[in-house]
Amino acid sequence: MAPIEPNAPSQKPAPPILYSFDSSDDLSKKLADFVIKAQNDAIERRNKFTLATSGGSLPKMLAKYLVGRTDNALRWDKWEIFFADERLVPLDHEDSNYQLCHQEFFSKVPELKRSQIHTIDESLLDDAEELSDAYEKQLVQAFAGKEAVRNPVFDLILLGMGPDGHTCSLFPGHELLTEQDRWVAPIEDSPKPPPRRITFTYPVLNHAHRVAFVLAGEGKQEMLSKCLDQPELGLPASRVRPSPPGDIYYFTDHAASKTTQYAKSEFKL
Ligand SMILES: O=C(O)[C@H](O)[C@@H](O)[C@H](O)[C@H](O)COP(=O)(O)O
Repeated sequence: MAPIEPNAPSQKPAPPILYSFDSSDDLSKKLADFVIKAQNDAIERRNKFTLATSGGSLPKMLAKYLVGRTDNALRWDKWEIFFADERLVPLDHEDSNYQLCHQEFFSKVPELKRSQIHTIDESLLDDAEELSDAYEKQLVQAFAGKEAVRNPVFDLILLGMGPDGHTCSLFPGHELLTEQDRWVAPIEDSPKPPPRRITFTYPVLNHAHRVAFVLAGEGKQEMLSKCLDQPELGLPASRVRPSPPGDIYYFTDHAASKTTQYAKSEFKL
């Protein structure tokens, strides 16, 4: 009998799980617990932890309770970090998501080696297609090795959401919303500056073990409600629905989740 593909999209995606915390500080604390649980599960399964992150307000909230811990909960040597989206600028540019993550997070973790952080190839900045393909190759190496796999299965992907409902660099109405083949794609007409970027596509987002949106503050209310209460609108963020056994989580504070009618779940690991 042919082996069952672990990420064959045969079942319906699980409904989103919404957590709401008193404050963004509390959110950061629980997010750290969640990341550590994902790390431990991943190490037990495959002896490494693959994480992808975005830019925006996320890196700061992520770092808050992960750096400077004294409980030995973090196994930094097992981490392999990717960017769910990146801007096509040099890595030391203020618009670079790598630079932001470096300032807020990586530079505070001396145990993390540079080789564990997968950045874009700066020598290819002039050619978005080539740069995107080269970044995809880094995913292929990390997830497929010598075997062919249909899709990479990240242990955890952390995402933000913009005021237009975009996530990664997947914007409303853009042709990349229907991309089915590439794992990483270039975009040169991003409505949010800077215009030239690369982004993970849905085939990557929707095959992860866990994807979590991290949303704090009143400014997220409207889009959170639209995503959870009106998925039929098809906003880019609400299209992130990992195939079983993957799960999608929304980590919010009460300010962000004030208006959604969607049922909140009790946070447990
Ligand atoms: O490269 C980007 O444009 C960001 O990664 C973007 O996708 C971000 O996650 C959202 O715009 C939310 O940003 P905030 O968290 O700052 O609101």
